[in-house]
Amino acid sequence: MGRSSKDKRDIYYRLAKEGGWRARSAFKLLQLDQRFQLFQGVRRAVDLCAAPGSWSQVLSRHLRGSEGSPAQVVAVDLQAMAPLPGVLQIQGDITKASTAQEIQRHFEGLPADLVVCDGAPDVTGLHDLDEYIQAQLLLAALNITTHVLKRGGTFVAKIFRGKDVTLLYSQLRLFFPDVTCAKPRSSRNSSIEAFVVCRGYNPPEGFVPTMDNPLLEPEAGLALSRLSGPSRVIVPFVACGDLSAFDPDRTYPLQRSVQGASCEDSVQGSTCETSVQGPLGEGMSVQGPECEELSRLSLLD
Ligand SMILES: C[S@@+](CC[C@H](N)C(=O)[O-])C[C@H]1O[C@@H](n2cnc3c(N)ncnc32)[C@H](O)[C@@H]1O
Repeated sequence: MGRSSKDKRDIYYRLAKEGGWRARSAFKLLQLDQRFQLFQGVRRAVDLCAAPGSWSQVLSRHLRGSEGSPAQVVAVDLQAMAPLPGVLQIQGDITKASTAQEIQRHFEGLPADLVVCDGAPDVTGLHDLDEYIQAQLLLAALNITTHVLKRGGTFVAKIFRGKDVTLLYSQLRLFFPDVTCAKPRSSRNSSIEAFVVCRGYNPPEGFVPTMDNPLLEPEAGLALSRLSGPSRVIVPFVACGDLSAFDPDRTYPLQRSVQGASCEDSVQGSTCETSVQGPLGEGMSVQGPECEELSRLSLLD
């Protein structure tokens, strides 16, 4: 698809050309790193939904392994992309168990320190549908992340701040005590896109990573019966917010996170501020040099 004249006027489009970046999105990751120091101490990183590869370029240029040796970077996308030095490419689907296994093989069984995902579906222009599909892609990214990320690791993903965004925050908070939503300066104001920075990976006790999505399988009951313990509650909730398997007499972490949470979204002009009240945390909006931090959700229980 050709570039519109609007793209050509865009400063980040021009800077990307000058800097040899494959896409202007490189600046989003660079600015998120400036704000959150994402790259500190990272030796193994995964770039989900990586094509054409500007985030992988950023990772391969900026990460340093131990004693100056290059860090290991794995890039995954449905589409093939031109090779990049120091980046292993997997042409595959992030929803497939085989993709998680391939990443693990490349890291020789060691977990990643950082997983990033700039995934986006082909937008239809129907806002509700686009938001829904984007949310499903984010949850697929979270799901594969539970297979490859180390405890304490960081997950960064694109999010559309639609009307159901607070459900996504609750789903993410099951796995990360620290979830912050930020909009880098290079992300267009006219877009509802932002990024969640999720730190301190800490899955619920007893959670077993699985690629099963019982709610999307035709024989859903059968698939659900394969799961046990906390996974029987958490997987359906993460898959699509379903609480039907939720037993109010049990006290899984899910129960603590979801009950009593009251969230408000207000869209003002082209920017959105999310404020979260109640047990999930307090709303906060900070203007940083490179990133506007929209909300921070910290674990209070
Ligand atoms: C906005 S582009 C990513 C841009 C990239 N971060 C960069 O800086 O060059 C979104 C990508 O998500 C990929 N994608 C969407 N669904 C996917 C899936 N299920 N598995 C793997 N990749 C997927 C698309 O193929 C597309 O290349």
